[in-house]
Amino acid sequence: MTYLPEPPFQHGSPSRIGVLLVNLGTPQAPTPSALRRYLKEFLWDPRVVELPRPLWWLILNGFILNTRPKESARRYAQVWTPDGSPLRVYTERQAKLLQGYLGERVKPAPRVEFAMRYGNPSVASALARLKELGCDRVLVLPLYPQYSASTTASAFDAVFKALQRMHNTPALRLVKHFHDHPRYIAALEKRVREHWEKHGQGELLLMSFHGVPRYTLERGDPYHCECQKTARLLAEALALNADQYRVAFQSRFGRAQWLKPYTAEVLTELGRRGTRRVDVICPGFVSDCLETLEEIAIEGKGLFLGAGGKEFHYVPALNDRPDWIHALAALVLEHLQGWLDGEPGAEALQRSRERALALGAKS
Ligand SMILES: C=CC1=C(C)c2cc3[nH]c(cc4nc(cc5[nH]c(cc1n2)c(C)c5CCC(=O)O)C(CCC(=O)O)=C4C)c(C)c3C=C
Ligand SMILES: [Fe+2]
Ligand SMILES: [Fe+2]
Repeated sequence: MTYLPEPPFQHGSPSRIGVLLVNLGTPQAPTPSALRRYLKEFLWDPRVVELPRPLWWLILNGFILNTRPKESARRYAQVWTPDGSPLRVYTERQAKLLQGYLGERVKPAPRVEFAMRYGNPSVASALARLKELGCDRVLVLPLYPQYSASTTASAFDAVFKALQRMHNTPALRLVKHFHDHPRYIAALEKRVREHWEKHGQGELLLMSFHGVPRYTLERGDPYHCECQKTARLLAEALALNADQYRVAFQSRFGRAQWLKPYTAEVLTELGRRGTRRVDVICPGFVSDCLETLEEIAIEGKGLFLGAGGKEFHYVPALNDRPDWIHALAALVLEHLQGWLDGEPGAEALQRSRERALALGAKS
């Protein structure tokens, strides 16, 4: 094992808090070669595909990496922005805005960095940067509201792996999930209400979450339950009754059975059954990305209209909306309890706690 370069330890160095936002990662460009690199790293992670390595190596290198990069590049090209991949653009913006918000309220200001589990900036490089900046305490916040081994635990794995290569590791705190956090639910509620104020309300709100293989549920992954809870809380906040919303799972990958019902099938069925208008929100994605902008807003729309539906609305993700940034800040402050008590910033923490309680009592 080789250690990462790190500055020599000095007594009395200032002590700071670092916040590391981690998202999934995205290719460098919407091209087959960039996609091959990205998919190779992503799909080789044993947290993502749990098949025995020799068998999976043959399938991945023999088939998937020969066909999928080209097809995925075509899909990414449809949503690429002048600033790059939407997932990266929004994640970077969230980190900047959170830095600004916390910087005004907590002294000394925590340092916020973002990292990508696959691709760049890597988790190791972001942790090295926080260390350089004097952070000896780091809060890791994966940007997945619902915990799953394939996403959240994999982000933690990358953090632990980077720490294995440090002499002087920071103290760590991990945010496991925030699927039922009142501020996150309230930000989603406001997102939907604003859409309805502008465009009217559809007959049905479809809440579409990224799927995972069904076997992960049987092996103890709480992801499915956390998606259901988010959906129930959002429906309650919006005062929707059981036939005004539905939950479905998108982005199936491979041949195994995934969580059901599948979003594509639900949209087709709704169109066929005569639902005139459907609104779709993807509460599990805090940033718009390939899976929302292409799979839902383009492909999903095509399926619904093709099956006879008349009007399709995609409700955009929370992205850089102020109430979402405030929710993120509240989440961070709550997890800094004890690290902040007695320091300037503790008051902000107290206020945030009170607001969260007030919101919680309402829903
Ligand atoms: C929101 C949570 C996510 C879970 C859970 C998740 C599980 C999961 N994903 C795959 C396979 C792929 N996912 C891909 C893209 C992708 N996935 C998420 C989030 C979750 N994935 C996001 C945010 C994105 C978009 C990234 C972007 O750049 O915009 C892809 C790549 C695209 C493609 O080729 O289709 C794959 C592949 C598995 C196997 C899995 C659970 C085991
Ligand atoms: Fe995925
Ligand atoms: Fe469940």
